[in-house]
Amino acid sequence: MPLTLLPLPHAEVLLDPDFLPPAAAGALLTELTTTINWRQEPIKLFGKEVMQPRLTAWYGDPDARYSYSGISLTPQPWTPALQLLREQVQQVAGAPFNSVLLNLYRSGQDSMGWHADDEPELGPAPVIASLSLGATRRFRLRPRHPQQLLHEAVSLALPAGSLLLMRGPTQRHWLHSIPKTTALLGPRLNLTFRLVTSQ
Ligand SMILES: O=C(O)CCC(=O)C(=O)O
Ligand SMILES: [Fe+2]
Repeated sequence: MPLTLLPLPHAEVLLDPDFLPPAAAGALLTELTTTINWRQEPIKLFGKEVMQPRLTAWYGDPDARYSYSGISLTPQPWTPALQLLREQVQQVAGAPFNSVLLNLYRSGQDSMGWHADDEPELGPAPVIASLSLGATRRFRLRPRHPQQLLHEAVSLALPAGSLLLMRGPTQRHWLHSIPKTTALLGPRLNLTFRLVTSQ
């Protein structure tokens, strides 16, 4: 299926629910779960250091350094599987990427809080391509300035093999999150391809 534009004001969010066929998505989940160098990183939350509620990894070109929630990350070199995915995703997104942030949500108890991908090194209108594998989780979006944008939070299911694109003014006007769920789910693996420019 092609990418479909979601009807959100002041945003450009597009979704292809089956970018990868199920067999390819399944094989990739196994390969990445076992070969990626996963870490659990601390983050600063209201001045306190706590562990992130998920595992992460950062891969990319050597100069694609990135600071994320108060931690500075040096990318690990592309693996062949990540390099191939980067090329496929670039074609569909029509934009270049020099790095990928991987998130492993080990169960429904792992999550990501409300945030925008608005770090200065991503520029004012970043293109972010997000590929999901494994368990389907809900991806929520809510306006950053609700008083200026009369719109409720929206929630999308991101199934295995889906590709979500966020671009244009999306990060400026919207926040996104992956909430916890009590559903007994297996792991979900998400890759967000980004273009980081040096400061
Ligand atoms: O897991 C997801 O779908 C979202 C990941 C995300 O928002 C991020 O890595 O910044
Ligand atoms: Fe994000």
